[in-house]
Amino acid sequence: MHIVTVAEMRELEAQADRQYGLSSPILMENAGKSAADIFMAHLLPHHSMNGLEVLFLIGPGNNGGDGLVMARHLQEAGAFINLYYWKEQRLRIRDKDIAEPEVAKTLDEAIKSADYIIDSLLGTGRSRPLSEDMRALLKRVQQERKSRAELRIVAIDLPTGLNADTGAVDPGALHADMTITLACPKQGFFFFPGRDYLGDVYIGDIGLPADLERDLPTEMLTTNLVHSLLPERRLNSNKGTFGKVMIFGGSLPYPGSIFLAGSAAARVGAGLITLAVTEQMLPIYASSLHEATFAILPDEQAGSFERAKALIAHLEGYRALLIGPGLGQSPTTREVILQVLEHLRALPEEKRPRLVVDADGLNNLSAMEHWWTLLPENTVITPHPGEMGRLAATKVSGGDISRLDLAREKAKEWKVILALKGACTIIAHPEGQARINLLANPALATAGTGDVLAGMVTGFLAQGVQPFDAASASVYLHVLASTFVSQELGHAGLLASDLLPQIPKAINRAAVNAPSYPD
Ligand SMILES: NC(=O)C1=CN([C@@H]2O[C@H](COP(=O)(O)OP(=O)(O)OC[C@H]3O[C@@H](n4cnc5c(N)ncnc54)[C@H](O)[C@@H]3O)[C@@H](O)[C@H]2O)[C@@H](O)CC1
Ligand SMILES: Nc1ncnc2c1ncn2[C@@H]1O[C@H](COP(=O)(O)OP(=O)(O)O)[C@@H](O)[C@H]1O
Ligand SMILES: [K+]
Repeated sequence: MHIVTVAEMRELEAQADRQYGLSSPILMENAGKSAADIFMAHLLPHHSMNGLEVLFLIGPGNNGGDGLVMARHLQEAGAFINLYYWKEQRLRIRDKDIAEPEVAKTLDEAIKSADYIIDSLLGTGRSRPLSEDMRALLKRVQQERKSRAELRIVAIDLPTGLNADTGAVDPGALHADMTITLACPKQGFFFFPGRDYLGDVYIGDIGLPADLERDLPTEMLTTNLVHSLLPERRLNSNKGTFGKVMIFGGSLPYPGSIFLAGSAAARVGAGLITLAVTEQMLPIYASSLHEATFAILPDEQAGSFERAKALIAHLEGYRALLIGPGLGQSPTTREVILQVLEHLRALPEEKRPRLVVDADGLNNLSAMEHWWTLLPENTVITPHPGEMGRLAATKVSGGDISRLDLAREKAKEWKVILALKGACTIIAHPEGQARINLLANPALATAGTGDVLAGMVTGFLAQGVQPFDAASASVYLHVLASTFVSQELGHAGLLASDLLPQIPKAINRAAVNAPSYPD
């Protein structure tokens, strides 16, 4: 499922007309019909179409046109339809025009009695700030929604007032409970504050041929996409089939990270997990992570050469290496990383374990001159905004649109697969493609969840998944696993280790090729 900017959407529509004769009125019919179908399929359980009261706010452009088509279908299915034409200030209540002096009062009554209010005021054609009277109308709707919990607001294509390219919002923008977007999700959905205005997102099929979308550079992560990326699990497999993972990390102040990363690598199905830790750390892990094996490294005092040599000696036969969780940032550790990277770069491609660098691995790198030239090809890095800021020597936003350009630019410049983490994580490929996760869950904003993600990526790499795909699948499944935890615990109080048993369930959900979420 591709993500579009407004210009890309216009170009798709123009091509659909030129190449397939799908003119704007045809697309609008399809849009309104599919919005009606999605709406009916997702009515609240206690609502039936018969007698359902739906107020449509109709705008002056094609978004309003979509609303009118949808209204016709809902009326045919038994709903009572009220239409407010914003520009003309004309109100029709159940097929009767309301006389001009009565409009304001009757509109207010229609807002009060509506079960659903459909926002088809403005879509991708919004070109200026909302006028004061439109803001006043939307404010009245919002106020009604606050006072009457059973009222639902459904946005067609996008909530009016949201910038479809950037996710910026007009002060009058409406918070929807549900957004039925047409053809493709819009780029602005993935950035804040816009993301918060969407409610549940559904994608209406308007009949655009799939090949028109093929060259678009940005995709949304969906269950279907992730399904196509998962490694095969053949019946006659053994643990060698699914690859060995080595993790270099763990230090006295941060013992837990490597445990979380190692467990997560195993939970995505890697065949064997080895933790490269010092003898001093061994008792901590040996008693808590029974499934792992250990590569025992000499203590810090042994010096970087001896430590690097020991790690390198263990690497043979490993398909994936994660550097970073809880590693610390001592000068000898930095030296060890340098030597290991040098070793990896010198290996032929087929013998080289795929590399993931996270957390202190990234912090150590960012202290080195032109660090990106030290990485072997196809390295995955997974910075949070703070780490990204140190790597790029710039301030990095937690959620606004500037993240997308930055991720794209830096993946290209650094020649890495870059997962820029946060709500709506972006995965950028050095050749310009990007994938973005619409799923967000504040329960994940807690220490250790990043270690779990890095372990998942490494576990998929060990199974032969390509780096861009391994990062994409992990990002999606990580949030999906968190939603399973949140079904029980809500959106606070998750421990990173709670994610671990949910990871196979998330994979299982994707493996049976469930409909895309959002579908
Ligand atoms: N063109 C097509 O082929 C299709 C268009 N679709 C729908 O059409 C929408 C885009 O249609 P339009 O380009 O007509 O755009 P809109 O319907 O978003 O609005 C454009 C109209 O609103 C006015 N306007 C812009 N900013 C305003 C503001 N702040 N306050 C008040 N009026 C304002 C413009 O002058 C113009 O008349 C999409 O969001 C989607 O809903 C879909 O029906 C699918 C097919
Ligand atoms: N609101 C959110 N929605 C979705 N994912 C989130 C949210 N907040 C944090 N995350 C995810 O949680 C993880 C946190 O990682 P990180 O900041 O590296 O933590 P740590 O280093 O403590 O493990 C990342 O994968 C990030 O994308
Ligand atoms: K709208």
